[in-house]
Amino acid sequence: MNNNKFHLTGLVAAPFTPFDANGALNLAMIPRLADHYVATGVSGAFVCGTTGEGSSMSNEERMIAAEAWRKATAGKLKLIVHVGHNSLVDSRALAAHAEKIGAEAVAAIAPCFFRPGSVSGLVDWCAGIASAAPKTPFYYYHMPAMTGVNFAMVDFAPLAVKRIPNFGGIKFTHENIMDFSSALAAGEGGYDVLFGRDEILLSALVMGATGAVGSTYNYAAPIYNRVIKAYKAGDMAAARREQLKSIQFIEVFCKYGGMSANKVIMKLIGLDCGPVRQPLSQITSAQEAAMKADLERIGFFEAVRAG
Ligand SMILES: CC(=O)N[C@H](C=O)[C@@H](O)[C@H](O)[C@H](O)CO
Ligand SMILES: CC(=O)C(=O)O
Repeated sequence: MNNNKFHLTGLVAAPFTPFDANGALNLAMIPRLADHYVATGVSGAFVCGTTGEGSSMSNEERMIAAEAWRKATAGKLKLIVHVGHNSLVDSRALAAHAEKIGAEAVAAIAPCFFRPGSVSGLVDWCAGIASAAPKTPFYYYHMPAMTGVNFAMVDFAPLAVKRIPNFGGIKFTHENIMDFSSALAAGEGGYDVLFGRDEILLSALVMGATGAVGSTYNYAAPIYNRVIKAYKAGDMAAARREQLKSIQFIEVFCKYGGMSANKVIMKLIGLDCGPVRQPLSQITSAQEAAMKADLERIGFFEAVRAG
């Protein structure tokens, strides 16, 4: 295990990057989002990741956004900057910048155009990024469904501990609870394995998860904090009840357009983050109205109210 003393725990939101009607960065929204996270029991922000559409932003925009997030979260929330890129040069520049602005951690997804051909090759890629921010814990963002890079994390982790002095852990966005559990157990607490499938958070809690990163923690953290509280109290019926609410509303936004619809939920709760960027497409106003009606029917807005 590495000697990493830094740990990410609780619910870390993966913010939607706010854009204005013209698709430009809307930095004024960022402090409002950060305050909402604090008010709803979120412990950190994982910025410019999948939900943050980091791959649809320029390096310059990602650095500007990261600086705005650092200003808005300092002293309140842990900041994890996603620095993944298909270019190692660009990823290293983003990692060095994240360290310069004092991010608590950096993370990077696997390159998904030219892909690493082995676990060792993936570890070497991650080591190349992590060494650009040597004082900052590095997390590998495992999301095979989007990257097509699907090595077992139980094989990746020990190699990463050996070759990456600032290895902080893995952000595990996959339904493979077996690999999640094995990687977590193998680390014996020396590194984090953060869970990334919000709709099955309870299954990960049962296997020892202590931290999670997700898009729906942007607006539904109260639901998940009730899952965690009930689980810790041994009230599995209540924990399952709350987790089923998450499954229900995720099914709703997936029906209306997946991430594009997910981003519109922020508008429905009064924190409009604007449009998605191409190649994602905006949902129609009819889809938005139908989604709102579905969410009302399942009691979503009451369930996500803080307190
Ligand atoms: C692909 C993607 O966005 N994964 C997110 C985190 O990694 C999750 O938080 C999902 O958005 C969430 O589990 C809903 O499916
Ligand atoms: C959920 C998450 O980790 C992301 O959108 O990057």
